[in-house]
Amino acid sequence: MTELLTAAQMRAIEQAAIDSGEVTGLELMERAGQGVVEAIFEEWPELAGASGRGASPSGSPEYLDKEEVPFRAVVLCGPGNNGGDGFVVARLLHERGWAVEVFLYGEAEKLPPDARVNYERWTDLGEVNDVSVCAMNKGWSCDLLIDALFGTGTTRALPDLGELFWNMEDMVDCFQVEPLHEIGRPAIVAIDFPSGVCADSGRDFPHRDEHWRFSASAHITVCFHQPKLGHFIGDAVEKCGKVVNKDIGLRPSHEWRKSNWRQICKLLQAAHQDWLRKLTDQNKFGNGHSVVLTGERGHTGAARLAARGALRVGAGLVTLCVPEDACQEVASQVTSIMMKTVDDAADLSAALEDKRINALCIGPALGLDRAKPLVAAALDAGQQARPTVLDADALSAFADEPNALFAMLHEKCVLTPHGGEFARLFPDISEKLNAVPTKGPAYSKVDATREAAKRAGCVVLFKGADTVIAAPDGRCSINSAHYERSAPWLATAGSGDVLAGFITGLLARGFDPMGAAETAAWLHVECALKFGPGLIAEDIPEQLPAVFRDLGL
Ligand SMILES: NC(=O)C1=CN([C@@H]2O[C@H](COP(=O)(O)OP(=O)(O)OC[C@H]3O[C@@H](n4cnc5c(N)ncnc54)[C@H](O)[C@@H]3O)[C@@H](O)[C@H]2O)[C@@H](O)CC1
Ligand SMILES: Nc1ncnc2c1ncn2[C@@H]1O[C@H](COP(=O)(O)OP(=O)(O)O)[C@@H](O)[C@H]1O
Ligand SMILES: [K+]
Repeated sequence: MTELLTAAQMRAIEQAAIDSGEVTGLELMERAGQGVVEAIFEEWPELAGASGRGASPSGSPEYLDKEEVPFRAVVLCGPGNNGGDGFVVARLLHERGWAVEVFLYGEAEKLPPDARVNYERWTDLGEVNDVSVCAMNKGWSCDLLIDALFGTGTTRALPDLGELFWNMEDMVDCFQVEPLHEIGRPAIVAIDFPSGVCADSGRDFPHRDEHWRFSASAHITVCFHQPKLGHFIGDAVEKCGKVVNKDIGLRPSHEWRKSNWRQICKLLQAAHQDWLRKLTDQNKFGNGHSVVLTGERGHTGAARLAARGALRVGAGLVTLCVPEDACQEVASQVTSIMMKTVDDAADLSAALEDKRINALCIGPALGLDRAKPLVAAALDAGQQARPTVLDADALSAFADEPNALFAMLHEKCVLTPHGGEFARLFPDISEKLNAVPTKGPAYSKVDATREAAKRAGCVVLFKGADTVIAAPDGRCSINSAHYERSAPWLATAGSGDVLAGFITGLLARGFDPMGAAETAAWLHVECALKFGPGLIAEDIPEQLPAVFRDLGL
């Protein structure tokens, strides 16, 4: 797992390193610039030579009469340290024989000290013009365009750069042809963030000139030390292209981490494999007994998907609790999954007398009318606090009185809302999240999920391509289905039901609520990646054996 930092945490780490005398700000800036240049040549090895089109890469005779044409870069520098990184990149490319043009947004006299030093170093080598004289065409006909305008310091809208951002987006969208520079369009590289994006929320700051874009776009975004939250949530994921992290020699301070651990958000990059390995070899009950409630006749598919997910993820037994009138429908569809007739809350309470049932899933296509009493029975304080996943109708049924639901929830519950369900249960939080941000740090999906978990008193998994999972104590993870884990085909009917089933099955196996939600969300995307486009919900659980095999389980 990688820790995702906020801008303030990054600044604190940097400041701690500088204060300890380990490193100077200027050294960090130099390493950042070197990291960017390294990342560029790793991404486009064809740019690594000193010369560009018409050049002789190997000095071979057929090229000897051709004129050497240096590669051309345009570097756009901003008024802060992000601009400072840009001046370093300009100098390093110049040293490699590149023709480099530098444009500044802001005034040189106001640059912060380290950026100012690198500005001066650059002016020994070349000119700096105002960004307003950077004619758009000039920018677009070079080999490389460096966006060093704004990084983690973006706190408000950048209206006068809207046209530039518009063109950058066009350039990124319009061509993905390799090698980029041969078709007279630049490769676009953002330093730390595409300019205009809030590092903490991944959101940009819309301006009233709505026809302009609000932030830059890039083919690759090079960040430093550790990625930031904004690289994985919000609008930024569309803008970053690909995120490359470069080490700049900062060590995470142990003390700093200890005092801030609740505020650190993690990027899920693997399942909790040690726990997944712990299938007991005793008997099926050793791996837990999950129960999933179905809806009425004609509405049982969602629960069957969840049950299949729970079984495949390793619960020893899975029982579907089915209303009498739907028994035939369900019986004709399931084999290894068991059935029990449960018509109402009293039946459910009786069924739950069986203490071997150690995880429950309630909500998928349950029916809004039936949901409230059944949820109350499932969460009945007279029962043992049983790990329970509440999804879909179990959440929506409480739209008119979310507090009544929160009063019944306990710490072994997991709520799995999508955006609509989240808004029904947490309307004020959703409103904050959907409000147009005007200043940074903007309220983020991480803030919203943490606040919701605290209010609900249990784990909340807020679905989406950027699924955020938070516990009431502030622990938080992001399961990103972006960049190399992009799986848009996972947005298919019933896929959320399978996820609820995965969580339930893992809870039955003894995972704690946070671990179950994290592992299930990660496996869910892995299954989708394994299957690829064309996936339907039924396919998801069937990919688990292959995913487990790949994990060496
Ligand atoms: N923190 C660190 O550890 C390191 C930071 N580095 C670089 O420094 C960057 C952060 O530098 P800064 O904190 O100076 O921030 P930025 O360079 O991102 O920009 C901040 C400046 O822009 C101004 N600003 C913000 N929004 C504006 C707007 N809408 N219109 C006009 N001006 C606006 C701010 O007032 C401030 O002067 C990072 O993104 C990274 O590129 C690197 O040099 C390496 C180390
Ligand atoms: N663009 C996307 N990329 C990857 N996963 C996605 C994307 N959009 C939605 N998902 C995932 O698909 C699932 C959809 O769940 P949900 O909205 O509850 O649908 P349903 O009720 O049909 O099951 C969630 O796990 C969500 O995280
Ligand atoms: K930038």
